[in-house]
Amino acid sequence: MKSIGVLMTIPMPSNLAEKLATRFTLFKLWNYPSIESFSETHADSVHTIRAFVCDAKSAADAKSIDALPNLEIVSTNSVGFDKIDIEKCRERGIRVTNTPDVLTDDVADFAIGLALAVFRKIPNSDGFLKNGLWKHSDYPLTTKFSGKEVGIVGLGRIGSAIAKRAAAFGCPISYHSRSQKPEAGSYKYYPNILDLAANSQVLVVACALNEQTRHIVNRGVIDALGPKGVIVNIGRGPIIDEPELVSALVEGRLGGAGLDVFENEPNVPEELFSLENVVLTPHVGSDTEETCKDMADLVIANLVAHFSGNPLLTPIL
Ligand SMILES: O=CC(=O)O
Repeated sequence: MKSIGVLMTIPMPSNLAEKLATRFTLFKLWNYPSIESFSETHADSVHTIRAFVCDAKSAADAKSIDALPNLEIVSTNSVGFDKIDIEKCRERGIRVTNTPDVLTDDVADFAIGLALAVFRKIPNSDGFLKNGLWKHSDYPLTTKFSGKEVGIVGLGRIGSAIAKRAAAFGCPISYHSRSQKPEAGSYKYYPNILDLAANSQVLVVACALNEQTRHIVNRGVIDALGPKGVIVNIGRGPIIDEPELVSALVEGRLGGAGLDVFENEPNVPEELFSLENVVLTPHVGSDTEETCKDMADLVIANLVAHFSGNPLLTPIL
């Protein structure tokens, strides 16, 4: 398959670039300031590029897709595909794949970890000990997580895995999604996210980002959750109206937050840095050695399937 060109946006974990380069002719977009300058430099070979590999942090936008006249497949090294111009791919008959399932456990584990970290103030008490403060006083009491009412926004693969874990902590589970899920058993369905928030003590954002979910967690939802409520976001930053989230946390209208994703990554509102009821992580929900290897293998398996004329393993389009 060495005659097939693959353009990759940025370096990715588990040596994905090196692995791709053993099978395909790899082009590295990160060595160029823009897709235009890449196309200019590779005017002679751009027509050989038939696959594009992006991820949760780098886009397959209309400009990049249009720069590649013989593009056949976009494969994202992520489960979310909000950075891919799906309409453009549909118009051009370009296939699209992502990496579902292999990361579900890690992201669900991480959501519970963030909830525990916020309620039990684990990072803050770690800092307390390491800064020598234990010698002078005991750490203040924190808040119990087990048994809290957990509301999940988006009961897909990851949302369901979070629900299963939270249920094991004795948490009653409710959810909001586009439609009620017959497989959700005893979980309570709220067709309206405001009602979900008003009846939850922890709101976990686990849905995909799209035009329907952008800023679905707005001021009304945050206020319905209230000063004792906690938001955990392992989905995408723009699902929450971030300035509203920040002011609610700063003003004490929201009890706390565990956030792995942000509206304008890697920029994070600095007002949050000094709040001990807020735990911030740099979009690492699926970043374990094991899962990143499985994701990289799935990206390659989809490309190999496509170029061998076999069915895609995890197609979106
Ligand atoms: O954010 C990570 C992913 O979409 O896989």
